[in-house]
This record gives sequence, C-alpha cells and structure tokens, in this order.
Amino acid sequence: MARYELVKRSVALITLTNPPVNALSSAVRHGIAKTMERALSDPKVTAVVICGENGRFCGGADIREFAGPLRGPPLVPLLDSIEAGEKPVVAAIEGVALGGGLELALFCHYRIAHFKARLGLPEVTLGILPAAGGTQRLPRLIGIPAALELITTGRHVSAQEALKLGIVDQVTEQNACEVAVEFALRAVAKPLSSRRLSSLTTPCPPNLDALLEAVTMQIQKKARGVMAPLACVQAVRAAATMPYSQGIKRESELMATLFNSGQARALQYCFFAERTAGKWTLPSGAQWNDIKPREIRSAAVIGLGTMGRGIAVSLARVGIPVIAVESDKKLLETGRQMVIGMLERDAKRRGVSASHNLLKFTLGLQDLKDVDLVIEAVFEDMALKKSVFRELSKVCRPATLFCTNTSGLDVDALAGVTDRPQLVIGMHFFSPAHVMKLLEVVCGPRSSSEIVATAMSLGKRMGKVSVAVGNCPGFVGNRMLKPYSDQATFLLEEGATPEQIDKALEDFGFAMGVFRMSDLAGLDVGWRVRKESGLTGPDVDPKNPPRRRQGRKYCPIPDMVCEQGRFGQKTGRGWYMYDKPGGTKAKPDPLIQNLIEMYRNRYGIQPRNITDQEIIERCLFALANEGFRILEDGIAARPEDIDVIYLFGYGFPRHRGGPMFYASMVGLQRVLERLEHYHQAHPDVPHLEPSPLLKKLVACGSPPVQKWREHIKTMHSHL
Ligand SMILES: CCCCCC/C=C/CC(=O)SCCNC(=O)CCNC(=O)[C@H](O)C(C)(C)COP(=O)(O)OP(=O)(O)OC[C@H]1O[C@@H](n2cnc3c(N)ncnc32)[C@H](O)[C@@H]1OP(=O)(O)O
Repeated sequence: MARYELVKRSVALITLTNPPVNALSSAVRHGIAKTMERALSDPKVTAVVICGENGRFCGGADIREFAGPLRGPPLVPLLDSIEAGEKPVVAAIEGVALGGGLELALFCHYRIAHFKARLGLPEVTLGILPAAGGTQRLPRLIGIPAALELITTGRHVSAQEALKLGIVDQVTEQNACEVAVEFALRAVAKPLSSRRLSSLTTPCPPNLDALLEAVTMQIQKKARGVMAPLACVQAVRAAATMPYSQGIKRESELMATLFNSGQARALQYCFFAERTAGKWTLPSGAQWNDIKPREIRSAAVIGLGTMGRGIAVSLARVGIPVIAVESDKKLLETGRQMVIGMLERDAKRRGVSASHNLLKFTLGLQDLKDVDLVIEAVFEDMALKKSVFRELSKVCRPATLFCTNTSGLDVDALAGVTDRPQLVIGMHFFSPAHVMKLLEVVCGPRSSSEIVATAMSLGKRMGKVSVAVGNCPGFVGNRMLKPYSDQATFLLEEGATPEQIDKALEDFGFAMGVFRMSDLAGLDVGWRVRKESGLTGPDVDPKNPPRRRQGRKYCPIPDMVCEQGRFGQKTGRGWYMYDKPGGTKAKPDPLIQNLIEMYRNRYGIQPRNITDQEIIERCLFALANEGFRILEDGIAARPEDIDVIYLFGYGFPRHRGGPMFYASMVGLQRVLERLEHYHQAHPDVPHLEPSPLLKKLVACGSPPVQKWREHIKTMHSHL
C-alpha cells in the first residue's frame, strides 16, 4: 500500500498505492508508517519524497472506513515524526491532494505540485473537519482569512492558486515526482525549522473576532442548521488563539462532536449515492460498464424557450456543435440572442472563450438530417411533441437518436409515433438547464441499452448528475412532488399559513419552502396540468362533491389563487406578495390569509393549531412514501437514485441525505407509525397510506438504506 524505493542513491521515494485515488485506508497508513520509519532510520537516505501511484497523490482518508471502528496507527504522532525529522520530506502532488492527502502534504517540509493538480480540504462537505492537523497547519501557512475560506467551504484550488496562496512551493509542468526528487536533493542540509508548520505562529488579522463573526453569520444564513462549517470556524479560531499543541486538541474535540453525527452520515452517504447513480442496470441485464455509448459529434435542439436555450448552452460549452431550431423568425432571433448572451456570460465566468462557432440557428427541421442526436424541447404538449417526432422521423437519418425534454409526459407514447422507438429516450432537464445539475434519463420500455448508455454518458459530458428512471407520469421527481405539495395545501385548509409551512421546511434545511418555491416556478404551470387532468376548470362535473376529485380529497385553494391572476413572482403576486412583477422578496399577503379564511368558513372548517413537527412529518413522510412506491413500481432502481434526484433537482438539504435516507434515519418503524396515524385521520388521502415496501422493510427489521435493494430486487423493473 506504500512502495519504498531508493532513487539517486540517497532519496527515499515513497509511493502510495491504493487505486483509484490512493485513499488513506488503514493499510495505507500502516504502509506510510513503516516506510517513513525505514527512510528516517536509514543512514544512506538524506531526503524523502512522497507521491501517489498513477498520477494521483491522494484523495484523502478512505471514506468507506468511517462507517466502522477506527483502525490503524494513530495519525498525528506518525505525521509529527515526519515533520520533526532532520531529513527534508517533499510531497510530489499530481492529480489531487485532498483532505487527509493535503494534510499529509502539510506535514512534509516542501510541496511541489503538477500544474494540473487540485488541492483542498473538502472534509466539511462530508460533515467533518480536517482533523489530522489541517485546521491548525493551513492557517499557519496561509493566514486566517484564506484558510478559513478553504476549510469552511471545502473548495478545491488549482495548483496555480495554491502557489499564489503559499500552499505549495513550486508548480511544474514536468513529472512532479522527478522534480521533487531534484528539489529534495537541493534541500538536504538546509535548515528545516522554518518549514515545520507546527512551530510557526499563525499570522492573525487585527479584526479576527469581526472576521470570524462575519463568516459564522454567512454560514448560518447559507447553510442553516449545518454543523460542520461552524465547527471549522471554531477550529480555525483555535489556530489563531492557541499554541499548536492546544489547537490540535481542540481540533480533535470538535471532530469528536461531528464524526458520528447524523449529518456526517448523511453527507458521506450523498458522496457515494452520487457515484452509485451513474451505475445503471436494465432488466435485460445490460449495464453501465458493458454497453458502449455512441459518440455524439453533433446535436440539435428543437424549441428555444427557457429549457431549449439552457440545453443548447449545455451542449455547446462542452464542444458539441448544435443546430437550434425555432418555428418562427422572431422567436428564432430572440432565442439566438439569449443563447449567445448566456454562452458569453458562462464563458466569462469560467475564464474561457465562448464557443459561438458551434451554434447554428434555423427555422427548418430539414437541416437536422445529419445530426447524431436531437433533443426536442418544445412546449409541454403531447400533440405538439408527437407532431415534431413524426416530422423528425421523415427528416433525420435512421441512426439519429431522439430525445425528448419532458417533465412528465409518456416517453413511450412519443416513441410510438417515430420510425425508431428503440432510439427514443427522455432527457428531463431542470430549469435553468445550463445551471441545474440534475438530469433524469427516462427509459421507455422500448429504449435500447445503447440509447440509455448514450444519454447517460452525454449527461455526464455536460457535467450533469444523470439518473436513469422509468417511464410513468412525472417520472421520479415530479411524481413525488405531488404528495408533498398536496400535504402542504391540506395543512393550509386545516389551519396553517403559507409562511408557517415554508418556515418549517426552511428550518428543516430546504432553501425554499413549498409555497415560495411554487411562486418562483410559476403557479400557472400546475394549474394548466390540473385543468388538463380534469381536476379543475369547466370539465369538472358540477355534481362532484366539493373538495373531492376522482374519489379522493382535493384542495382547490391553489386554483383559487390562480383564478385571481396570481401566478407567483412573475406577476408580483402569488402565495406571497412581491414589490413588483419579477420581484423576489416575498412578503405575507393579507389577501391570501382572507382567501383561506373565507374558504374555511365556506366549508365549516375549524382551523386548529398545527405544529412544525406535523408539517415536517406530513410533507416529508408523504414524499418518502411515494418514493417507496416508486421503488416498488421499478421506476427507480435504488433509494440512492431517488435521493440524488431530490438533492440535485429539488433542493433537498444535503445534510439530511435525501428523502429516503432521511426516512431511514428517522427510523422506518416511526415513519410507518406516523403515516398510519395520519392516514387514519385522513382516510381519503391515499398518499398517506403506508406503501407495501415500507411495511415489508419494517417487517424485515428496517435494514439500512444500502440494503433495501435486496428486498426490492424481485419486484418488477420499468427501467
Ligand atoms: C496519513 C495521513 C492520514 C490523514 C487522514 C485524516 C483524515 C482526513 C479526512 C479525509 O480525508 S475525508 C476525505 C476527503 N477527501 C475527499 O473528500 C475526496 C473525495 N473524492 C473526490 O472528491 C473524488 O473522488 C476525486 C478524488 C476528486 C476523484 O474524482 P473522479 O471523478 O476522478 O473519480 P470518482 O468517481 O469521484 O472516484 C473514483 C472512485 O474512488 C472512490 N473514492 C474517491 N475518493 C475516495 C475516498 N476518499 N475514500 C474512498 N473512496 C473514494 C469513489 O467512490 C469512486 O468509487 P467507485 O466505486 O468507482 O464509484
């Protein structure tokens, strides 16, 4: 796990060998201890270089080991002995030096980085802090403000930025190991005392308290209820105010408060869930690592509305030539200007030049005859989409892949009107498509494994977190949203206010509560869908009992809000009022309060006091319950996929892990009991009836979320 060689007759070269990222597993730590001991005690050795195999220095501690008891040699004493030694130790950083990897490098006397390397202390993103001296050494090396920013955000820096900050001593375009060996030879016999970070005094800004206070407030605002960044601030304060020996103790104490916390477990689960989501499997047995995706050398986007523009930008910025199509001249020109503007702003932000030359704009579908792949992004209307696909079948060559950007329509019905149903798939982007990271890849029953592989790989190329899902109304994300938002409106009827419900959800960790989020998205979209599905509007049978539709409870308050022309932020009025159309500062609106009160009076509903606990339980347990049904139905293959969809597409707080992980943390037995309780109180709300899978898992002893798959695998898959 750590290879030892003697090079240039006097330099011990220690290479970490734990692919793929040379994580510091207990075996690697043993390896480092043994090889360092050998290097420090061998009189032939005058200097030491530490590097990583396969061009990667080290991706940090082995996160998988965090779930079990800590094993292996104690870290800090081992690392202290490296620093205290009289032989210069140089870290040769290629690829990454992250977390424990960077901490290891900070114990070395010198650091040489390859120009493509990335460095950082991302522990905070895993719910912990850099507890192998990172919070005490980095501030001593680069000062409090810079260290505070890196440690509290977990941001990775480039080698060039690391050089500017003073984290590394040299950046090279050559082999970093070879450069480090030469560097080490030159360092022999130079004094090392100023290179031992533990012996330095932390350079402290005069306004330390104000700085720490400002950062704390910023964190509390941005990451409400998240523990790790606040603990990081306290650890960095210790680096500024305590000698190293005490600071390191404080670092350990703070780590102890985080290490076994639910938040750390959730965040580490998210790290692996995100990587698991890319590993799709179809019922045929075809899977991510044995189907070759098609190479996409050209693409077309049909429709230059909000979604189409974002999709065109996402394709062009990764170097794919795009033909963008609109149906009339004016729309085409507006779309062209918007796409070019977005591409330019995006390029400016990333410090690259905008790829205008990759974009072509046209009014005619016949220009698409040779493209490799088409993404249709026209208005969400089945008839319109079908007519586009019929036309495409006539125009495009037989091998062109067809994708539809729909948020919930039947992908197989669209495939059915084409001459190539096996080459049709859904690509559900989230708005704005060039910003949002989530992509639901919707596999119809006839979608071939090749198109699944291609859509998943294209998503990855565009920088998306892609999740393969089955074809059903709303797919995974939007299907689950319904029971969640239904509960919120039922709670309004029963006595809550929009602001109370939003506050409870925001205190839970959502960036926005359900009503503020609906105002942002636009209330008219859901209204149109409800009208089309016969839930409201002139098609509703007048004999239908009030507050019931299609045999179940229905709350018409959202329709009443829309009937008043209140469509959310864009109209300046929605569930809240805004200072102007397009305004973003939501204020409670007495008119909404009146509307709800009149509604309650009309139906004789006596408002009751509703607790935050009830709001959270009803909204989130209904959400997870639908997730269990989605697993039963084979629409998602794993709970991790559902969680990733909610984390990246719906603002679910990452430190809660996602709806399914959250349910497992609350305890499946408890979720079941609460759903049974609420369903008894509301028997006409089928979404509150516990799903058979939830009951089955509870009967099997509530296994951890990673094991649920074993209980689902016999079920039917729609993927
Ligand atoms: C002797 C000193 C010891 C000090 C130890 C003190 C403790 C310190 C705490 C920590 O270090 S916490 C860990 C901090 N590190 C990170 O957060 C880095 C996590 N990894 C990444 O960000 C990325 O993986 C990467 C390193 C930038 C590489 O990205 P890339 O896109 O190239 O590959 P991935 O698909 O992400 O990863 C490949 C593969 O490797 C697994 N993996 C990555 N990092 C770790 C890790 N630190 N521990 C365990 N496993 C890791 C990842 O899950 C993938 O696995 P798969 O099975 O192939 O999906």
